[in-house]
Amino acid sequence: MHTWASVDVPLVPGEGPPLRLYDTSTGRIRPTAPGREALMYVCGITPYDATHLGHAATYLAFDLVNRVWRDLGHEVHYVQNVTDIDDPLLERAARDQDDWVVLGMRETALFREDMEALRVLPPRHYIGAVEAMGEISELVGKLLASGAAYRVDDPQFPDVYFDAAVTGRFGYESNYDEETMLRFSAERGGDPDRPGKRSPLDPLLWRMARDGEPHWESDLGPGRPGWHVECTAIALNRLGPQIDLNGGGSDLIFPHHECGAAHAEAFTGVHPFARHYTHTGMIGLDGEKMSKSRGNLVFVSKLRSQGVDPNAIRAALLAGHYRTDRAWTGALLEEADARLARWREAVALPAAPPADDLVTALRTHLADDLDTPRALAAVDAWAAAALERRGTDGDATALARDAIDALLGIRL
Ligand SMILES: Nc1ncnc2c1ncn2[C@@H]1O[C@H](COS(=O)(=O)NC(=O)[C@@H](N)CS)[C@@H](O)[C@H]1O
Ligand SMILES: [Zn+2]
Repeated sequence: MHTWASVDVPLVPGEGPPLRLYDTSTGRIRPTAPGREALMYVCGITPYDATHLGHAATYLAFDLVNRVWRDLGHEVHYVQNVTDIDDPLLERAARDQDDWVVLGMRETALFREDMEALRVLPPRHYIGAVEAMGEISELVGKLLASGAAYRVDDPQFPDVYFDAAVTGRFGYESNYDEETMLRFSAERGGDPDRPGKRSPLDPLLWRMARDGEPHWESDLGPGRPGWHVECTAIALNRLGPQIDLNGGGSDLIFPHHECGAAHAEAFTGVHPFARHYTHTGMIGLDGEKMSKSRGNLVFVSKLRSQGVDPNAIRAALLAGHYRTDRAWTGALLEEADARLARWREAVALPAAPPADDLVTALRTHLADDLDTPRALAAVDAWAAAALERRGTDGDATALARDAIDALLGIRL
């Protein structure tokens, strides 16, 4: 699947401190330590109801990681999937009498457009589950052959499940207790009550074909993949057995990233699969998480069609910390518009206070677990000083503009 168009990232002189990020598995903010090439897998959308502001907030957070790593001189090998076959997509297509393939393509195209408008740097590989079907079924076959997976005792539908006990570390990524895992498994696509499984938490790897359901031929028999294994196959085959960052929203902590890590580690024997598991807080509306099931969604494309500057959407979402569950309000957008107007006025001045301290502040705050509230406040302070005509540095505005673009992705 083709990825989306990139934007140029201005080079900013100097170098900041190493990026430190919260890691769910250790519960601590720790330095990231990528090699020359940082390896990042961020889960992509299930292509319907795209792109709501919750999606946008999550992809913006990992766009900042991408930008900070580049600013530190790393290449970033960024891979993202599209879950273009899965129960929720089939259910939505059925609800709307839509063809599930057409729905997926339409929504993925809209997502790419929105990501471009928000100036999110594109993944190098943007891979749909359907186009990766061969590699997914191959991975499932190997897990089955190794004994890490098994067929459930159901003569009609001998579906393939992963044995969550095989790595001996199941739960290390989320640190959830059994009761929480069972609840989230049931709420988020799992089937803990299915009879014949070795453990209720064992996740589905391959669902044998049911009448009327799309299915693909494979050595496992006709069927389609479970949700988690698609991400494992796509990540392992492009990034290798150990990556720097596996990212997504906090609703992916369990079962999705726990199971994905277990699948990878059972297959490769390399632990941990990801050196950082990083998760974003949920964007809400009217007191509820913005979600497809609730239908309380605000769409990037709708705001764009109303003439809203995508940079203002970006600034509004970055005004809150990425790990905080927070509400979207119209006021946020108004504040962001006013903020950008001040910043634009400041960078249009013939001279301003030196921007070197601003660059240092931006790098320091972003390296501190993406502290965007402090980063944006540092720009506010520089712009305020500039607007009080307290600056005489003729190069300051260009440097400020480039740093705000390169590090925050905001174009003034
Ligand atoms: N309200 C929200 N706030 C913040 N992030 C959200 C919100 N709703 C969904 N997300 C995040 O947006 C990303 C895409 O969500 S999704 O469309 O449901 N798709 C999936 O979760 C799977 N396709 C991942 S493989 C996920 O990281 C999810 O955690
Ligand atoms: Zn995923």
